[in-house]
Amino acid sequence: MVGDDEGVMGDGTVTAAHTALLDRMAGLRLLPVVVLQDAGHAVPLARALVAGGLPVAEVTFRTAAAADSIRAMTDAGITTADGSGLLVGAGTVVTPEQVDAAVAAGARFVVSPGLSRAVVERCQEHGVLALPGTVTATEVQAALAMGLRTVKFFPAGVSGGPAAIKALSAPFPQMSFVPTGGVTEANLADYLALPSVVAAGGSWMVPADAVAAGDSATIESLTASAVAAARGAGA
Ligand SMILES: O=C(O)C(=O)C[C@H](O)[C@H](O)COP(=O)(O)O
Repeated sequence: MVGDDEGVMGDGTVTAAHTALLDRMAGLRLLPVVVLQDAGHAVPLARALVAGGLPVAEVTFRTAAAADSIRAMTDAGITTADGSGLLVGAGTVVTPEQVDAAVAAGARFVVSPGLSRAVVERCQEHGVLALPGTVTATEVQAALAMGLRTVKFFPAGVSGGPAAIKALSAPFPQMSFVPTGGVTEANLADYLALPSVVAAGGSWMVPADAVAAGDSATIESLTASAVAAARGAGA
């Protein structure tokens, strides 16, 4: 679970909505990073994730289809066994204008590869959760100063992996991390074992060829396997 001070805004306001959202991410343990070339694939993909036991998606703004894909997923009214619905966010958000587009499309959180004050401030203006990428102590410290208490750790694998997160957690015990980039089913447990890790992000359960082919069976199967691995990793 995340700490009581999650969701602290730049002005010090705690948002209950962000706390609840981060708690949900912490419960799911995994954040699938999706690249959609065609918004027509968005809803079948979301249904495959849900069927595999993972009702969450980070739709990356690497493609022009991102906003339409987020809107399609949000509007589809996809239900989950526990009634909590599908959690849809935006990824690869690098400009304030993309924040606007993501929020307008219904994104509930905004992930960036790096730390940009302009992006974080636009997220805070919208009241949407920002998860910017950080990898150094300087970047983590800057994120703290922006009022953030959870960041992405990207690119995790080539930036020291779990050992680096553990080292950063010593001086920054108030910060939580979502490691992404190079996470696989084989190393997932090493990340999830760290108390400062909320969830691990990755694309391995949503391979581009399966998404492009509309191969929902493969996505559902890879997702179910990832969920089982995350469950086996414990808290
Ligand atoms: O561009 C962004 O903002 C991203 O979100 C980057 C992705 O998180 C990673 O590229 C996923 O890494 P893999 O799981 O190794 O494929």
